[in-house]
Parts: sequence; C-alpha cells; structure tokens
Amino acid sequence: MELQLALDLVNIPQAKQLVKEVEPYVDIVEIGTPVVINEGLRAVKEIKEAFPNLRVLADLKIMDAAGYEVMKASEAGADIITVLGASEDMTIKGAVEEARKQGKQILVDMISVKNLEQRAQEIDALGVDYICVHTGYDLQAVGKNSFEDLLTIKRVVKQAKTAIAGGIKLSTLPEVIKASPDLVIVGGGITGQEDKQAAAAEMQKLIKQGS
Ligand SMILES: O=C(CO)[C@H](O)[C@H](O)COP(=O)(O)O
Repeated sequence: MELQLALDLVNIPQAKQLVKEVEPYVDIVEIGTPVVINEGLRAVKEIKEAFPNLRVLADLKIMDAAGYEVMKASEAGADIITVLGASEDMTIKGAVEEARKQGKQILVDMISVKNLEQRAQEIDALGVDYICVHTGYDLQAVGKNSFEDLLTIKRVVKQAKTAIAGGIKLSTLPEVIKASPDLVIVGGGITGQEDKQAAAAEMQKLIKQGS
C-alpha cells in the first residue's frame, strides 16, 4: 500500500515547500487539477525536477484527446496521468497506448461513474494501471465518501491496482486500510493540518502496519 499526497490549493513555491516537509513519508506527489489549471504543466515539471526520487502524478482528469494530453504530461515529467472513467473506451485505450510508448502509467478516476461495478470491469480489461474510486469535493461537502465503492472495485478489479481518494483523514484512514487498496490518496488530510509532517508520518506508519 502506498501513500499519495494530493496538492490542490497551492501555487508552485507552496507546493515545493509542502513536498519538502513530507517527502520522506509519501510515495507519490499529485499535482492536482486546480494547480494544473492555474500553473500549467510547468508545475509537474518543476516538482519532478525538485524531487526526482518521488513519482509525480498529473491529475489532468482527461476526458478526450488522451494520446496528446498524456504525451504532453509525460514530456513535463509526469510518471502517472489521470483519465476519467466516464470517458469513452477509445479515449482510455488512447491514454494507455501513449503511456506505454512513454513508459508512464494511467490512473483512471471513477468520479461520477454511476455503474461502478460494470464500468470498473470494463476499464480493467483496457489495461490501465490504477482504478481509483473518488468522492470529489462537492459530494464530500454533503457527507459522502468512497469506502463502499472501494470494496466494490476490490471485488471486481483483477488486473489494475486499486486506489481511493476524497476526504481521507487520519481518523478515517484505518477503515480505508482495512480494505487494502494499493494506493491511498490524501490531500486536505495532510495539507490542512497544522503539523503536516506529523500527519504524513502518522499516515505512513498506519499504512505500513496495514500493508
Ligand atoms: O482530485 C481531487 C479533487 O478532485 C483531490 O486531489 C482528491 O480528492 C484528494 O484530495 P482530498 O483528500 O482533499 O479530498
């Protein structure tokens, strides 16, 4: 089980400072969608250059023209690029094909997918690297989480690694760990804490114990 730090509400200097604080405790750094919108793929490039030992995920949430976008994110230094599970199969296939050419990985974000069980099986057959259940900020605001969805994909996904994102905190991490996802993605649960290093360290400790 690995830990991914999601950076969503920061600029590039703030992102660098944050990663510096928690670097020993995380496996992957996510350059979140809002950061890419604000700063462009330059954010991916700068973080990868500053922290070459960490894997960097570009959360592009690709919905179309995946080959081109995966190529651009790869050129910027991303190791993993996200594509939406709600997109067409040919989009996801295009993403996987380009990622293979570039030696990169694809994480499919299942945010807003209604027929999760069936869609996860279809996407698993397309050869993606990760399938991630995700409760976005808007549904988190009305008290939703993805814990049940994680159990669903754990049951049906056979090839891809499984991941979970959306509002995970230290208090809810044990429940997540029990379901044994391959990847736990945490944003505010670390970045919103006074002592970010302590939060990340504690999370890594729980994850290692549960692995
Ligand atoms: O992709 C995202 C929002 O669309 C976030 O990066 C993801 O939800 C993790 O952040 P948090 O733990 O704060 O919910």
